Amino acid sequence: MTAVEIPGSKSITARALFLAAAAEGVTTLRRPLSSDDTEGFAQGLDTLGYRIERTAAAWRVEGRPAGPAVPEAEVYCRDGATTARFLPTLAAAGHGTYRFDASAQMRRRPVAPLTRALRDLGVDLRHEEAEGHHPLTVLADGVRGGELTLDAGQSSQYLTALLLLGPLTRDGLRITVTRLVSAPYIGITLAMMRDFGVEVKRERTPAGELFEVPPGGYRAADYPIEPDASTASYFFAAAALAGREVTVPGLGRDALQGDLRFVDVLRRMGARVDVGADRTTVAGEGPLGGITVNMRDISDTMPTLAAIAPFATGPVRIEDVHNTRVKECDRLEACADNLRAMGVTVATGDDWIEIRPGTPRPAEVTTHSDHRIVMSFAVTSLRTPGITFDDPGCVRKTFPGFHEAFAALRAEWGV
Ligand SMILES: O=C(O)C1=C[C@@H](OP(=O)(O)O)[C@@H](O)[C@H](O)C1
Ligand SMILES: C=C(OP(=O)(O)O)C(=O)O
Repeated sequence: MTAVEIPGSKSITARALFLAAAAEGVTTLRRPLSSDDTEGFAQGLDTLGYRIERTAAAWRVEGRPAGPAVPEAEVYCRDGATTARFLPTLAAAGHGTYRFDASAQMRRRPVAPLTRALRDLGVDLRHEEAEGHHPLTVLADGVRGGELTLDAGQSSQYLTALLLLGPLTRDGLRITVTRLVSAPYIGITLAMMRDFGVEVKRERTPAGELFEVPPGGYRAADYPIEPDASTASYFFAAAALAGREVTVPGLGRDALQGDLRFVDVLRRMGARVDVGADRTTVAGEGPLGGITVNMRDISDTMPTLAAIAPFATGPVRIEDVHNTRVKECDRLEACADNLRAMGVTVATGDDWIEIRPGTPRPAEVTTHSDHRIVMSFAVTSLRTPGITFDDPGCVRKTFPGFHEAFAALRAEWGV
């Protein structure tokens, strides 16, 4: 049995930073993720005048319920969509002029449903180049709150940003959501808001799902951060593929992250899975079977499954993952193109991919600077030695130490 220590969750660290910055009092985040995305988020808060003390074990954040401490700032959100979508929303509740820019890929990723919603709430928000994209400037003067209708069919992050904003508005928010993708991320948001003192009411209505967020602000917390379940997927997949066993401590039955459900996919394909109170174990027990699976809720793990799919005894078909086309790259095509370069037969449609059984041959993976493409095809390389990457370092987005951790696993297994 191999125990793997997985770094903290990106999604939980980003939300915790928002909540801590907005709360009354001082928050301590324990075992936060230190990576390009979360450091970019923390640095964005620094630029907005929030005080954060960082050590390896904990980040201490002084909350500012009134909003950013500086009247003007320019924030570079790097490649992180949580930073690029959550921080302008936090800034809108303050008073000042705040400009947000991001990497070339993040500039291409859409934010229109969120920025439209903020404008509907009366926020003066200006897109500098393309409408609905970064760079953008918020001329913030507080948010009164009220009623909104939101389409979160392309990204749940729009809804998370607005939910997080709700308690910072004068009257609270009533958000009716007509479509939602990546739904478990909303569960993370609501659970964490509760931990910082805010209860959101959620109910089905004929018009969609209604979220009622009360005004009144957040309370600081002492907040432990779970290991990242999406990152854990590479190690679980490795065990399933290599016929070994991996245990990840800190991710168990009460985990907040939907991506832990990736182990259910491996179980359906024939791996042995044990989700305990505070740990999860996956063991490979012979060849994996083919599967048809809807990954709408857990699409960050789509590349993980695609990368082990050729080794299954039957076709692997992944459905309802259209939003993977607007991530760090078009992940459906990136997975398909790289598998084809390895000689595997793949078909894609608007929102699906189907991979036939085959024997991948080594190739250089075109990563599109997407951390998940690298970490996924590293798993393939367990059975296909010689796979290389055009940009292996892009794992820094969520797991700077990935290659060392994966090499240690290989050394222990002798593969
Ligand atoms: O809220 C979050 O922390 C995230 C939500 C998901 O995005 P979408 O809702 O855009 O699918 C996920 O892919 C991303 O890595 C993190
Ligand atoms: C899509 C991802 O990140 P984000 O949307 O937060 O940039 C990811 O980490 O796979």
